[in-house]
Formats: sequence, structure tokens, C-alpha cells
Amino acid sequence: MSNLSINNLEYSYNGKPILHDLSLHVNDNEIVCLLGASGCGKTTTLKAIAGLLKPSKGNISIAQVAVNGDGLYVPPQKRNIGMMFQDYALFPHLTVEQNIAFGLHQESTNVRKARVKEMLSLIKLDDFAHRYPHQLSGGQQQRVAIARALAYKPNLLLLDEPFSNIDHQVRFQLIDDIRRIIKDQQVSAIFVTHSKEEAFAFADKLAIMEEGKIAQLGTPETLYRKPATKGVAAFLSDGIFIDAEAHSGTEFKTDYGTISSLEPVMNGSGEVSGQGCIYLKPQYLSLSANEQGQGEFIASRFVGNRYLCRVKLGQQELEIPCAELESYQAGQRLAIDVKPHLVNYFAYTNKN
Ligand SMILES: Nc1ncnc2c1ncn2[C@@H]1O[C@H](COP(=O)(O)OP(=O)(O)OP(=O)(O)O)[C@@H](O)[C@H]1O
Repeated sequence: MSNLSINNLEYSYNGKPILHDLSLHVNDNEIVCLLGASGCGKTTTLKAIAGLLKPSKGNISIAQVAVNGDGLYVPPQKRNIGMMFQDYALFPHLTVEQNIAFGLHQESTNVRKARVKEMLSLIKLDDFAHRYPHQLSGGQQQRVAIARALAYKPNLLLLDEPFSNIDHQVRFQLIDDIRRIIKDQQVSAIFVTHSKEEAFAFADKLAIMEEGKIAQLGTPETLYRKPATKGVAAFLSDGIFIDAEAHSGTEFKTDYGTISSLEPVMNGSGEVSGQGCIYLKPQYLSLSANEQGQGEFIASRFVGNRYLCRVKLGQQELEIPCAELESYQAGQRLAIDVKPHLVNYFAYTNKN
């Protein structure tokens, strides 16, 4: 069942449309990550859900209760939403347990104490109840922040870049911890990040925003394998687009030879055909020295477990993984071999 339901939302800043016909549905106990280019409207969407701004059109309901739409506007404090923002700092003059208890002032002392104890145990900081925020690491502070956001049992949790100030070495452990905490509390969450790695590690589904609306919502694997738009493909991977003519859903003629798809690429009326482009992902490409080759070697770099060879193809450049350091010279011609894979093909229309 949908915990959050947003339909046809519109919002403009000073007459400039930011959210445009945006619809999004988040199921019970589901973590959805909003991803998209800087400035595409992710934070604006969170603010609209939280009630921090009023959309000009559309409707929002949380836990099946309408909070926006048809002239209705429920203020933030009545939406029962938990928030955890990058700069949503803990109160410095309150201890850990006082921070967690902050939203529980309407509860009896006994309920408050029990809930704080439960939350402290959930975030594994039982022995830190009397510490102040400055006596905690960044990761511990974020665990307290999540406990504070969850303490009053919100219907929905909003997280805006909660891990961006956390050291890279401990970030993915913290992501695992906070995901476990959210799942334990059976709450739905919307999470905004700039990092694809964080999104893949934290979310059940990704919602990619483009031009003020959701371009595609689905599991990370589905979006990666079958991106619905060129924007989604380019956002999730580091490939390039090349022209292609679809002879069938499995055979595509390109300047780099015929590329085969392991599964037929379909559109609404069957297998695709005609002119379009293919999104070439580096992991399906291999290089070999060849004076007639269409690629030009630029340089390679070591990235820990492999090398990346930077190659120029026509006017575009991309980095292709190589297991070993190749002794190519700058400017050397290289042949590009494309392994059969699930091809991402986009038909050309009048628009593109
Ligand atoms: N208070 C404001 N007044 C005017 N324009 C604003 C305001 N807040 C945001 N904007 C504009 O609205 C657009 C969307 O901003 P928003 O913060 O939602 O983007 P975002 O996707 O979260 O970006 P980022 O990834 O950089 O954080 C941007 O072009 C931004 O400049």
C-alpha cells in the first residue's frame, strides 16, 4: 500500500517552474532515493512533502491522509514526518537522551523514558545517554539524529544528504546501520543524495528526477539494466551514446560493427526498429591494438583493482576497464570490441 502518494505536483520559484507534473508513490516500509542532477528539484520535492512550501497544483497524501490538494494545506508539525538533514544538527546544549526525547514532550514521563531507552539500544549508544553532541563522532551524531527523528514514530522519514559530512571510511557502515534501524522501525523513507554509491547501498528503489518530474522509479538493478530515458542511462553509468540502426530487437548496426543484445529490446508495439542510439557502457568494451581501429588511446590510470584506459571515439571520450597495464602509446589506434549484452537503445524521435 502507498505510504506516500504524490500526484501531478507543480511548484515554481519566482515564476520559474521547478516541479512539473511530478508524481511519486512510496510503499509502506520502503526506502526510495531521489537522485538527479544538481538543481533538478530534489530538495524542493522534500520541502513540498514536509509542508515547508505550498505547491501550486497537485496533491500529496501521507499514510492515506491528504495533506495537500484542492486548497488543503496541512502545516509541517501536523504531518507526522521525521526529518534528518545534513545540517539538521543536534541541539548542542542537550545530552543524547534529551535530544532523542525532544519530540516526545506530549508523552508521559514513563513512555518517554521507555522510548528513549529503546532508541538508544537501537542505535547501539546505550552508554552514551549523558554525553553532549560535541563528545560524539560524526557517525554517532547522525545515529542520534536518526533516533530523534524516529522517536515519535513518524509516518514518513525524510533524509536530505544525511551522510555527506561523514568520513568515507565509516560512511558505508553508517549507511548499513541506519538502513537496519529504519527497517527495524518499519517506516517509509525518502532519501536525497548526490552519490549513486550511497543510493545503491541505502535504497530499495531509486527515483530519478529530470526536468522537474520523476523520469523513472524502480529497483537500482532495473534502472541500471533498463533505463527508460537517455537521462537515466547517462546518470547511472559512465558510458557514451553512439548512433545505431535497429535491424531487430537483438541486432544493431553501428560504426563499431553490429552489436548484439542478449535480450530483444522492445517498445510498445514489439521489437524496436529504425534509427536511434545505443548507450555504450564501458564494462562491455574491450580494446586491442589495431592500426585501422576507430579508437585513439589517450592515457591510462590505476584505480586500485584495475586500470582505466581513456580512449577517444569520434568526438567523445570514455574510460574502459583493463585488467593489466597496457603498453599503448598516446595517439595509438585501438579497435573496440563490444561484447553481447542487454543493449540500451533509444529510438530517435523528432525531439531528439
Ligand atoms: N528559495 C529559492 N528561491 C529561488 N530559487 C530557488 C530557491 N530554492 C531553490 N531554488 C532553485 O530551484 C531549483 C531546484 O532547487 P533544489 O534545491 O530543489 O535542487 P536540488 O535538486 O536539491 O539541487 P542540489 O542537488 O544542488 O542540492 C534550483 O534551480 C534552485 O536554484
